[in-house]
Amino acid sequence: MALLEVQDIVIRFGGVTAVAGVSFEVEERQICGLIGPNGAGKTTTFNCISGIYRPNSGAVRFAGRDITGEPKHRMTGFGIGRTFQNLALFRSMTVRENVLAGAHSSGHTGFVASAFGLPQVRREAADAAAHARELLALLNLERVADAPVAALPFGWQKRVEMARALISRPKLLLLDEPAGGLNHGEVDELAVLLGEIRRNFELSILLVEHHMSLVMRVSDKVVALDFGKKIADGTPHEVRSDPEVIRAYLGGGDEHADAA
Ligand SMILES: Nc1ncnc2c1ncn2[C@@H]1O[C@H](COP(=O)(O)OP(=O)(O)OP(=O)(O)O)[C@@H](O)[C@H]1O
Repeated sequence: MALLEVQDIVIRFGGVTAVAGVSFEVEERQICGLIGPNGAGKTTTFNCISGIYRPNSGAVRFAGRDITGEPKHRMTGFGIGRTFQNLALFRSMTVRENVLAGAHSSGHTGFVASAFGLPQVRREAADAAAHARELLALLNLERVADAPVAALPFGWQKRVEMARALISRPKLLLLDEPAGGLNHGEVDELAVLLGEIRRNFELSILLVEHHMSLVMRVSDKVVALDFGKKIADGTPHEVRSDPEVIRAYLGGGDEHADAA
């Protein structure tokens, strides 16, 4: 059984069908890239998996459980973490505080236990602090752990967001354009980092990404969309040489046509 099963989802906005019956699967410990020209339906599909949109029809199953239309605040509890294209950090808080904020949304103790500072709450806080230290080391953020996020370069802020998503120990990490706004060297570092994250945390990653060489380098499989439909699903090599994918990129005059 696949970890994530997207089954025939349809998403309409008024008269626009943004996603017109897309199905694909992500296996455990697999890195899956979701690509397609502008307007292909990638972000809409991604937002449907992460609980921002409810599909008009079709289903999303995660670890065997139907999570179709579940609200976004429940996703962390199911084991799904995500990052945002335009970052969603608390800018005046420190790096460490931002990362720990991700742990609070996954805590299992209730309001009363928290209010009275019961032992289980203290244990969870200590666990979270230790895990935060581990993540800050992995993501090379130890040196800036106590600096406010706003003071950091954009590429570093993106790593903070990744650490925040990872602290809840997700089984699936959804990354929305992780390479967006990064320079060449940072994209190279990101490729290495994604491999390390998968190895260290034994999780799956689904990434929406325009940076074609990154997708092709890190993904085990690639799903390509065009006009809301899936046009290819296979290894990076298969998808890169798929005639429909080449046509979609060249036909659309997309800036990344050369990379397809
Ligand atoms: N909230 C919305 N209301 C109306 N139409 C929308 C909305 N969101 C997306 N669309 C439309 O749905 C289609 C798919 O958009 P989507 O953003 O999912 O594509 P994308 O592949 O992520 O594109 P890009 O790479 O440019 O971000 C487009 O035609 C878009 O204009």
